[in-house]
Amino acid sequence: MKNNKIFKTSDLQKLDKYTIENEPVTSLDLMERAATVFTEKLLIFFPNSHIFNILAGSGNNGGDGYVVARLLHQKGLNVKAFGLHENDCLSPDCAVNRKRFIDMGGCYIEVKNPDNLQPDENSVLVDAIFGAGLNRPVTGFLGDIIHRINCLSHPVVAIDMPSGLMGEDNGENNGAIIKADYTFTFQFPKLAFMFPENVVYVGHWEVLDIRLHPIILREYPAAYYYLTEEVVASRLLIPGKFSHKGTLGNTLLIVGSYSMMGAAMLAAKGAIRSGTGLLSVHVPRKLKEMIHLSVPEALVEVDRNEFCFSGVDNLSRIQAVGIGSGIGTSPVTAEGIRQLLSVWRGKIVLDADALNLLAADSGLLELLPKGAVLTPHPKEFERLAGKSVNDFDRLNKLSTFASLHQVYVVLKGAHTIIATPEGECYFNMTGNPGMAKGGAGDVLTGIIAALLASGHSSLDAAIIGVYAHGWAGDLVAEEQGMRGTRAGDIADKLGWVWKKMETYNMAKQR
Ligand SMILES: NC(=O)C1=CN([C@@H]2O[C@H](COP(=O)(O)OP(=O)(O)OC[C@H]3O[C@@H](n4cnc5c(N)ncnc54)[C@H](OP(=O)(O)O)[C@@H]3O)[C@@H](O)[C@H]2O)[C@@H](O)CC1
Ligand SMILES: [K+]
Repeated sequence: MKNNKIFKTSDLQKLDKYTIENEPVTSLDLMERAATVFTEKLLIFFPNSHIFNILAGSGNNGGDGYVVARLLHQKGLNVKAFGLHENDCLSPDCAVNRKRFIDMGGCYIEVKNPDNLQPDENSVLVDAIFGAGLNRPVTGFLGDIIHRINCLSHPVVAIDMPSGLMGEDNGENNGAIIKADYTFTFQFPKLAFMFPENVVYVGHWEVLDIRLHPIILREYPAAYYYLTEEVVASRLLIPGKFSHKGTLGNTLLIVGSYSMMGAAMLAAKGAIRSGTGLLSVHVPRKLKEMIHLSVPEALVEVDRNEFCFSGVDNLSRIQAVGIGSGIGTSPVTAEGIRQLLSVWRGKIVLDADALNLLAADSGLLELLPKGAVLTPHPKEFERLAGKSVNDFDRLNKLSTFASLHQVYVVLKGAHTIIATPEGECYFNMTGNPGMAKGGAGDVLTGIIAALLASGHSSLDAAIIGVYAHGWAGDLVAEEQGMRGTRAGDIADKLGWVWKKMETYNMAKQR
């Protein structure tokens, strides 16, 4: 299976060393390999007609920069390398590659004063000042250089990382950071790329496979993962030939209240498209007809209360519960949740108002069954776990919360995060801003509930559900644009996503 770990940048040296010793390969050849895949990618984004200016630092990131300069020069392109060296203390591989570039007649300009950095007009700037070796904020001469680059209107492409950005925690990073338009990063995305506050530095990013040794990639531990189709699809259970509606699970959705019936319908639509054998939708009495009409495949179960959820009587044939979309936060509903959580020890996903009720009464939190799935957006998570000072802090809070309460927390966002009770975090890679609209989260709740009911573990249901939901949203945006994307369209596109995953899985099994 393709490796999908997000290692720490400080782990890189060990991965590097193992590869060098066991492939074996020299560090110079590994640098050549990395810079070659970078150059290929660069030329896809900026084909031959461009002028390239390379901004090279003194470490191995700078070394990569000199190799890129040489490769571009060998292709006959217009390239210039700016040496940004405070002293002449270069890493050995950087020094070798600077010499190789100069010896082959490459245009090299040593910059000792930030004002002397004059990139060519219309050039693409390649940022090779710092990469994974950054260990403190960038100030002084190189800080001034970075500020200067950020004021230019040239496109900037970063090698491995935008210079100045720490791989993980930037909470105390008050130094200068390159604002790249593109970052092509080696082997795995860096944790910092996942945080909204860093998008201004990272720009559009892609991972380049530089073939670090597969054994070390497999065996070296990581707490963070990113989701790829391969990893997600292989977790999806495929119904067997003799499956029937009794074996594919009965999902109970407890959703909607008098003023929020749309949420109930959207959750039901998400569930009915996600493989549950049976779907029961529990709604206030007044709203029965709406579900019958909008999701005719669902069984409708009515609450004693006409307007909101007040409790359930019979859970005997249910495999998973989804609760929260549009239920409101009235005291009657809070009591209904208390009653539910007092008796239900099975699979459950809680969203929206169910989370707000948990946040308002920590006693309810204690009643959660082990392995429950919670799907807050950042504001709901803040109500549950308190304010965070930055994205990295929020990630730590998320992990702590999941471990403390032994639950899976799906923190919704551009890279939705799934935190496990064991301290692992999975970052989603699908989805787009067009999905940031009311109702999209309700569809997700329905999907996860249906996956739970049809036999998936909490982790698999959360991972598959989040990925599929984002993928469906991407398909809608492709057809109708982000602006035109509606939550209901996401549910409608799910069938296509499941088909893709099923086909992938069946091909693997052959
Ligand atoms: N590993 C791999 O698989 C491969 C990695 N490759 C490439 O290597 C890159 C990592 O290279 P790297 O380790 O030499 O570090 P890099 O980022 O160039 O920094 C250089 C030095 O700067 C220093 N320094 C730190 N912060 C500073 C600051 N604020 N202001 C001033 N100085 C500061 C610090 O040294 P110090 O001063 O602490 O002694 C640090 O060592 C990686 O991103 C990728 O591009 C590929 O070539 C091949 C495969
Ligand atoms: K860089």
